[in-house]
Amino acid sequence: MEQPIIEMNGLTKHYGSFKAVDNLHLSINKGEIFGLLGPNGAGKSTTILMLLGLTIPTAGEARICGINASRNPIPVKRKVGYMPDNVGFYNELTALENLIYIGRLNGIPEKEVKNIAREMLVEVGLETAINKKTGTFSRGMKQRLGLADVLIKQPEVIILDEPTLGLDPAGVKDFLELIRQLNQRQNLTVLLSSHHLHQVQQVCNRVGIFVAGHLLAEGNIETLTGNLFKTAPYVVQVTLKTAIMPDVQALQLPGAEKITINGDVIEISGQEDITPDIVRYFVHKGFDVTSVQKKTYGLDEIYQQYFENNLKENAPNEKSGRSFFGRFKKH
Ligand SMILES: Nc1ncnc2c1ncn2[C@@H]1O[C@H](COP(=O)(O)OP(=O)(O)OP(=O)(O)O)[C@@H](O)[C@H]1O
Repeated sequence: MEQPIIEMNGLTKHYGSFKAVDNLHLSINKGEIFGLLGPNGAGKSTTILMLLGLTIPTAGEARICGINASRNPIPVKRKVGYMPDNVGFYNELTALENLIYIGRLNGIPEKEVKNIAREMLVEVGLETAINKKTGTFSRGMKQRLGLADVLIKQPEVIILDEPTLGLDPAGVKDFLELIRQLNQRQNLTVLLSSHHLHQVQQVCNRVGIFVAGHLLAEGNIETLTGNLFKTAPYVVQVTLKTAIMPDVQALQLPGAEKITINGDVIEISGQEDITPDIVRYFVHKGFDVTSVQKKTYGLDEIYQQYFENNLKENAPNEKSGRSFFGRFKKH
């Protein structure tokens, strides 16, 4: 049975009259990787601070492992490992020395701390850099060490704020793979905030789309697609090699709800996957089919669609919306 480990009930934070987070209801299950997705200023960090008990909600509550975060912040901090977007280390100390220091701060007994720190460094793939000074570390290595920092206290939940910021593509791939492995090996619950749609899509089981303090939607990619593109979730594009394209009105494609022609490509949408029927139909009619492609929606399209819907309904958010897509759409 699914067991919620993070619960937000009507979570709200106002700064004066400004609503940074507005009436957030969200539940994350044990073992999930959940992506909190939204543009700058959406309220992701404020939400994380409330989850950690570091800022008091104006209304509502956040619970982690059943513990109210603002009333009992210290027990919550024992359960949660938090990695901010910019992790700092003592540059003159080695990775091992840095981690031993963090281990001591977390109350790990002196006789165990060195071994545990070593184990953690191996766990995050830094075994060859154990005795290197962190001042020489690349951004990717620092992120791994940051992860070891939060894992050393054996948390049940880890919260990562923009963990891939500043990593090159190979570094992003490796880091996300590490998160996936940790999640699988330890059944660790992961909440990660990001504005990189493509990256979130690669690693998260479920995402929450967050804009201007509101959670617009949450679910896995299939659910979000289903909600958004209700009218015609299956789209097939067929390319024909022909001098004369068929007349749309005359096409009698079984199950097709919408047909559009663009150059030599015919796009057909339906409630179910009718690809074999479509191909059979064109071949039977004597056309040369040169390609058939199923269109699948990614987080990019989903986000854009939710965002555009939100802009239509809520004109004051328009400014932040445009700037987000201006910057991140192509990533
Ligand atoms: N202490 C504060 N006082 C007043 N306003 C604040 C405070 N902290 C955050 N805000 C505002 O609340 C809104 C949400 O900020 P928040 O940092 O949570 O967003 P975010 O989604 O994490 O974005 P980013 O990725 O830029 O950090 C922003 O408009 C921000 O300016």
